[in-house]
Amino acid sequence: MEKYAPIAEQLQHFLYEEVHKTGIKNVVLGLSGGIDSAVVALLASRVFGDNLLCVKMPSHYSSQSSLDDADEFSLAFNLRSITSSIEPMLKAYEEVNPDMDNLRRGNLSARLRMSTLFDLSAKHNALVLGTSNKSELMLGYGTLYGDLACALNPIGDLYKSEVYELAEYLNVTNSIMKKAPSADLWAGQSDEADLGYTYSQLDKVLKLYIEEQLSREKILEMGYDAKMLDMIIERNLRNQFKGKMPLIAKLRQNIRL
Ligand SMILES: Nc1ncnc2c1ncn2[C@@H]1O[C@H](COP(=O)(O)OP(=O)(O)OC[C@H]2O[C@@H]([n+]3cccc(C(=O)O)c3)[C@H](O)[C@@H]2O)[C@@H](O)[C@H]1O
Ligand SMILES: Nc1ncnc2c1ncn2[C@@H]1O[C@H](COP(=O)(O)OP(=O)(O)OP(=O)(O)O)[C@@H](O)[C@H]1O
Ligand SMILES: [Mg+2]
Repeated sequence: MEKYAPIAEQLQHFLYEEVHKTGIKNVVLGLSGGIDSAVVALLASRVFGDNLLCVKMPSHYSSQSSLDDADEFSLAFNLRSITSSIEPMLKAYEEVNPDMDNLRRGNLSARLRMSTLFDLSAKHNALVLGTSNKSELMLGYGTLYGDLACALNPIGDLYKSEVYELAEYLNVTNSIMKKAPSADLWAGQSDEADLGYTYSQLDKVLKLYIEEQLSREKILEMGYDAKMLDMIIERNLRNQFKGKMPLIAKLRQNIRL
């Protein structure tokens, strides 16, 4: 895991430089009890110390183990943390929209957490740190204007399996290292069940397709599963919009106003 020492160093430098440029001194992030936010929290605490605020935002759908793991983690690393529940807001919306399915409820939860974080960023004169990894970003596995929204994301160029390795280097607590990745948006949700494959399977193919830019045919020749590859390609194409700014109608190229 020693190869992660310069990577951690580089990501900390990125955080320091980019936050410093804005003149802002504080950062906030959502701490879920999962590995992505744990890694970002440790990188940020090395740079910002107590100017990092970790925010636990439970809902009535959060698993108790996630909340316990987040508590254990923030205690172990002495992180400044607060709890700001999204439960009352989510329940109020559910009351007037009793027909919501898991997907809508999950996306709303992610957006309520985003609203909470940006509100706290205004309160504390802080920037919001993002926690999406490259596997999620390439597959569009995240909520637009929800967990994808941030000022800076130090781990967006690391695949999930690399986040695990960085987490090991950073000594992330065992309970977080060992548990299955989950968006925790509904009871029993798991990333790998949603996506149909493990991150270890997905990352191998994602790296060939995204980093090596190999064609579908070439990757199939190498013996990878066609169903998984097509799912990756389809998700990657269908979710491109999540990485772009909203389209604005351009008028002034052709018309003088
Ligand atoms: N081509 C296009 N150009 C611009 N906008 C487009 C679009 N197609 C749909 N849209 C819009 O995007 C919306 C769909 O995107 P979005 O609202 O993001 O939602 P969607 O992609 O449907 O779902 C988000 C997925 O990410 C997962 N997730 C969410 C949050 C956290 C985590 C986690 O791992 O922690 C995972 C969640 O379980 C779900 O599978 C549509 O309702 C529509 O408004
Ligand atoms: N209960 C929560 N409290 C605070 N933040 C949360 C909560 N649930 C989700 N988030 C935020 O949403 C982000 C996206 O969740 P995601 O599940 O992808 O990451 P993770 O929980 O850190 O890691 P893992 O994917 O391994 O579960 C989290 O990193 C965190 O910033
Ligand atoms: Mg999670």
